[in-house]
Amino acid sequence: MSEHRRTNSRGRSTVLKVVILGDGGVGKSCLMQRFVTDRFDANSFHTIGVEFLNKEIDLDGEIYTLQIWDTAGQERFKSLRTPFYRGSDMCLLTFALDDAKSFQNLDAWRKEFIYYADVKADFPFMVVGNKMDLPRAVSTEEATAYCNANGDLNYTETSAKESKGVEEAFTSCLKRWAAIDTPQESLPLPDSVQLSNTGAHSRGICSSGCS
Ligand SMILES: Nc1nc2c(ncn2[C@@H]2O[C@H](COP(=O)(O)OP(=O)(O)OP(=O)(O)O)[C@@H](O)[C@H]2O)c(=O)[nH]1
Repeated sequence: MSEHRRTNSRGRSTVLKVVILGDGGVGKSCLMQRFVTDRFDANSFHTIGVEFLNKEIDLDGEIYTLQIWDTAGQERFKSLRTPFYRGSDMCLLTFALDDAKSFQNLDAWRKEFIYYADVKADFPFMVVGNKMDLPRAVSTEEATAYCNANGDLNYTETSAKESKGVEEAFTSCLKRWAAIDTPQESLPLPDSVQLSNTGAHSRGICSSGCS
């Protein structure tokens, strides 16, 4: 695909792969849809496999194409989603602010991603607490403490439903990516990855672009 050869003035790619991870039902598909199409689906179903959408974004006068990969959060789809982690430029680790379990599972998601993506030490993760429009089960302080304790991860809160903080989440992650200048050491691979089982109903297929 010729698009993948597009580079900026520093010779870095301007087509960037962004993977969204997190428990089933935390709002990954809705975040992607809100960011790309500015729509919200109150009846969004569980994703099976992966789906992606492209969105162009201007950062300091440079146009980047974010290729956003929405993954299936349910444990039973692990074998379908993990092959798509490799080659990622950024990762949104997502939980729902009204769901403490989804927050507890964040670290397993981070480890799963590191294990299958084999990313560098300074890899740009963005931790996203979604559903800020609902009553909270997780405080900003708890989430920030997790981020500080795990390599100074960026943290932000969003509501895909009310269109709050969504564009900022993606833009901040892109800024962090842009700030990384040099090749870094790979992160050590975790020994194992274990997610608690999540979610119930399902929809979807591995959609366009899943080559
Ligand atoms: N109140 C509220 N509901 C949301 C928000 N974002 C998503 N939802 C709802 O949460 C449910 C799950 O959203 P999805 O985007 O399908 O969740 P997902 O993380 O993609 O789920 P999987 O595909 O199973 O991994 C849907 O009913 C959405 O309408 C939000 O910001 N606020």
